[in-house]
Amino acid sequence: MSFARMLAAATARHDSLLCVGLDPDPARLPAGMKGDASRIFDFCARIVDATKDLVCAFKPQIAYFAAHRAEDQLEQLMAYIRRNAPEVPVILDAKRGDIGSTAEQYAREAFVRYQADAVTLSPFMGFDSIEPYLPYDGKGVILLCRTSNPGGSDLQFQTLDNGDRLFEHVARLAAGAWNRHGRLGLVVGATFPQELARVRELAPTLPLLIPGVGAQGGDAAATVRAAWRPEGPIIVNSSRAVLYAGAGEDFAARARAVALATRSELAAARG
Ligand SMILES: O=c1ccn([C@@H]2O[C@H](COP(=O)(O)O)[C@@H](O)[C@H]2O)c(=O)[nH]1
Repeated sequence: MSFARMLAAATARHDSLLCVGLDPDPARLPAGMKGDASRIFDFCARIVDATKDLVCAFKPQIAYFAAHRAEDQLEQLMAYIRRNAPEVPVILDAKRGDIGSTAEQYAREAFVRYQADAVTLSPFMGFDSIEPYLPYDGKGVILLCRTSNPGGSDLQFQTLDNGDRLFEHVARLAAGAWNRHGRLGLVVGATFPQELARVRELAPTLPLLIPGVGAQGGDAAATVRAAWRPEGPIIVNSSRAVLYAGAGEDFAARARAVALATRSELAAARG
């Protein structure tokens, strides 16, 4: 099934706009696992089990695996999610961006090695750096547009000759000329609700992946009001606030409680 269909189905079935981000930092693992990078899979599998009926997507961030030589555990985790939560799409947060020949290898990494349903990319190198991902039928390709970090403004807020900010230009391209295969989405931070609303205006039907609620302080309700439309899906990510809600043996139950509360907050704002 395509990423778009999986997302719509999981959103409806779990009545959820929440994506749980899988950012396993060995130093922050709970008692009994803390500091042990060989337990990354075990930790993430417990989080998946505790939240899989509450989410519209999972989003593993590849750096947390690669930095600890744990790519094999990421492969194991992807297979685990496919087996135990087959209805939930997985977005590999990789933020890749490179010339075409290298992008071909990154695309293979995301869609063949890890079998992700969607991947995040930086659009900075232009359309030929995006193109190699598009032949993978049904896969989602989500471009950084207005990122959640303060420094995102350094470039994304620059004004172009036509009066558009750079992030607006990216949104227009993703909603138009670049979206030949109909599989593009955009990353827009919950920390910038005004820009979120602007991106939704420019890209009314594109899926928006929205990080920044939870640990980064973005307002969940304002996010939904700015970006959710019946025809415009949103995927609101929270990673650390869910993963590290508890540091003891009950960490999975605590993660579930935060995921439940966040899902409810998002649902209430959608109405
Ligand atoms: O603009 C962006 C793009 C990606 N991210 C990623 O999302 C999560 C956020 O984690 P929290 O713990 O919920 O803050 C993380 O994987 C980032 O790499 C982002 O934050 N902002």
